[in-house]
Amino acid sequence: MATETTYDYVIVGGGTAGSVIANRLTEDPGTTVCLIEGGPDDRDLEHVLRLRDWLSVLGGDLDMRYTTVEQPRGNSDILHSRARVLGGCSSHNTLISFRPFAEDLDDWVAAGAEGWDNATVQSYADRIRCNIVPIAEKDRNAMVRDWVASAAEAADVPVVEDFNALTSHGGGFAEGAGFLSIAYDPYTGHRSSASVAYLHPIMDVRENLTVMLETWVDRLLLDGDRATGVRATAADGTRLTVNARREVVLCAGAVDTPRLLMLSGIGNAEELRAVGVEPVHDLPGVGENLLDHPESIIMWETDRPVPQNTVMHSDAALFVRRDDSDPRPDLMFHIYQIPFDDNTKRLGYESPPDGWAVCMTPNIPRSRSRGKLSLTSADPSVPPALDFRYFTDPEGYDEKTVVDGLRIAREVAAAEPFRSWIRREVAPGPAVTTDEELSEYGRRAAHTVYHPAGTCRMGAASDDTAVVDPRLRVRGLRGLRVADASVFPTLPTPNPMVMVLALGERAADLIRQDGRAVDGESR
Ligand SMILES: Cc1cc2nc3c(=O)[nH]c(=O)nc-3n(C[C@H](O)[C@H](O)[C@H](O)COP(=O)(O)OP(=O)(O)OC[C@H]3O[C@@H](n4cnc5c(N)ncnc54)[C@H](O)[C@@H]3O)c2cc1C
Repeated sequence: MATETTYDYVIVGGGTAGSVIANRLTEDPGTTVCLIEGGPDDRDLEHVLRLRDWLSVLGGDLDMRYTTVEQPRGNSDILHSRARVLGGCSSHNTLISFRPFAEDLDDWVAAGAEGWDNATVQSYADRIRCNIVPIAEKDRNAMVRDWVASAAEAADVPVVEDFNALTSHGGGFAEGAGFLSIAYDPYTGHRSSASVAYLHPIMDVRENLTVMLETWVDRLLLDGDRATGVRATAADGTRLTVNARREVVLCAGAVDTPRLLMLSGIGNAEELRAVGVEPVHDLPGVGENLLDHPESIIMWETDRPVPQNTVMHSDAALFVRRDDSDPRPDLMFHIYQIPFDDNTKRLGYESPPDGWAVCMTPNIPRSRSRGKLSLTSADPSVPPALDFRYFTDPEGYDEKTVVDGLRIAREVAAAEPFRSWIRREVAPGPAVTTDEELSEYGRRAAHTVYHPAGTCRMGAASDDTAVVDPRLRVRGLRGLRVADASVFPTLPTPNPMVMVLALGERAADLIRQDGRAVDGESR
């Protein structure tokens, strides 16, 4: 059975950015939108809505569970979780919410993303509907309070009460330790994900919004250089054609958006032909510039039980700046109040029992290694190949950052009052001390902060290596836009979700403006 329907806009992916755009476009009752999401509704999935349970969603049936190709200088066994559920990754992530730094946006403008300057983007971040608040007092446990004090003392940085207050309109911060701001409801512990904030209030209310759930898009439809709709498969196997009168907006995320473009013949023509896809539009940038925030881990066994009041087991962060010539931090650490041990276990390290472990995960805010995503088959069910090329930057900057991070983490653990919580270092263990040893361990135990981005890079309209122009339109085609983390030219220094939400807010405005311009012309 096949069915065909038509809407003004078709949005592929009801994730973080897609939820925002679907809400904003349907504010106009005269505009019809079809939001197509590969995963199920999140409204009655308590384990999804309860932020504290986030780890139970990873690796399960709501996770795309992407893997990587072999990483000769890193860890080849990282599981790259990507959610397949309404709200996308904002429905299984930790909802840590940082506004981007002014200099991160300066970098975007310098890369050709005209109009994505700090003042503009912060004004869109002001519109975000998710309930972003500093972690509530009741959720701040005694061990993490002590960790914040020791981190500030050992790294010689200030204790910060509200990181976002420092970045909201410029200024930013170079260093600091403190509890995080989270998009959640402190009274219920529930997520304030993109779907909770943007879709739940309007689903079944706005008649101009159609949400197709458990429906997977595997091809874009093109008529010459114009995108006219998509082909999809519903949960019961029905083949669907969904037409767009105005635009198709791709919000399938940094892995699935370039995958869908390439399966539809949009990408590097030579590489597409080599895997049996007939190219329709040569766009060599698709899948290039695969970015991430890599991290490593150090783990301790505690001397007393870890207090169990928490938002999501990783409630605070430390930012350090080693290079004074840049106003931004260049090393970030999350604390984990659980044995975050997937990668250490694989290397043979024992894990303390739950409730008796604490970890620090130093990450690289502006990693210099660049990867690539590509197809290995024309079959849409075959996952793409992800090659992050971790720790391959020629200067060795990424490797050095991890080594510095492991050393600083040990200094934090040696400073009171946190020190009195620790019985012993479990991984890598006190015998691992030289730069070479720390680098070898740090890279083999490396993980992702789960921030892949950049695979449909935004750049100037004249930049042949860019995939979208600064209005997020796919270069050389009409009626097709990308609005998700794949358009990032570079990763923001801290966790990127707020940037994705702000991008969704601005994308909706760009789509509306361009729609009005077309209406004006045809009048
Ligand atoms: C475990 C984890 C923890 C994280 N923690 C944080 C954090 O604390 N703070 C932070 O700032 N960032 C965090 N991130 C990163 C952040 O969540 C992502 O960068 C952001 O949510 C990406 O948004 P997006 O709109 O690009 O894609 P997504 O939110 O992934 O949305 C893509 C959506 O498209 C759907 N889709 C994909 N392909 C198709 C298709 N072909 N047909 C139909 N539907 C499709 C998917 O099911 C998904 O719902 C985390 C990520 C993960 C995975």
